[in-house]
Amino acid sequence: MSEKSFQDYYPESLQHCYGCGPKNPEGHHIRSFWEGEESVARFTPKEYHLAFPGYVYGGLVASLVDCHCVGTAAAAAYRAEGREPGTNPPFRYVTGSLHVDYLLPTPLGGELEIRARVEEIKGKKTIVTASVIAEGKVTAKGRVIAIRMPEHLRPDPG
Ligand SMILES: CCCCCCCC/C=C\CCCCCCCC(=O)SCCNC(=O)CCNC(=O)[C@H](O)C(C)(C)COP(=O)(O)OP(=O)(O)OC[C@H]1O[C@@H](n2cnc3c(N)ncnc32)[C@H](O)[C@@H]1OP(=O)(O)O
Repeated sequence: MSEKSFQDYYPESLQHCYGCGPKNPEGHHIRSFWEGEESVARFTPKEYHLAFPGYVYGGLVASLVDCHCVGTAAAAAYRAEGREPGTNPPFRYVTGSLHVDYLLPTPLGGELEIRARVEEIKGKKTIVTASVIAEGKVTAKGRVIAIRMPEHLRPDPG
């Protein structure tokens, strides 16, 4: 591993998410990075991640959008304050809303790219939109409303 992904900055207690936790041995290990104003994650589905022969299961596509966008919301909160991730006070987010439009069947076999953009940061809510790209085509679009994690849910109060 060279460059640190957003998820590498999550505190240990939040590194077990099935979608993006680096410490979940059964998980997808989604990793997100800034590329200018966009964030990008790349993921190659396994052959068993299929919906029907040759095409990716839509639930997996939704997971990729979800974790990538929630991670982007957290990263954007630090960026908006000009702070390094991992500095205090911490920003933690959960999914409040996840919407996915499946525009084309997503071909199975190659790498998918998930590109996201922060549309709005408003109080506790951050709206992030994403495109899922396979073989140069946008096969799905997503919109996530990420919400600041309430204190009572946070495993790492501070
Ligand atoms: C370089 C980066 C470094 C980063 C380091 C950071 C590390 C950590 C960061 C991240 C860790 C992430 C770990 C992975 C997570 C993966 C994603 C998941 O799978 S998360 C699991 C699935 N999601 C749930 O289980 C939520 C369940 N729902 C709830 O707990 C509540 O409903 C919650 C917290 C979402 C909202 O609770 P309320 O409504 O009591 O909270 P109130 O404070 O009143 O609302 C806040 C604002 O949000 C709006 N809101 C709430 N729900 C909404 C919704 N569904 N749609 C739109 N707006 C909503 C409200 O209207 C309110 O807006 P107004 O402030 O008044 O403008």
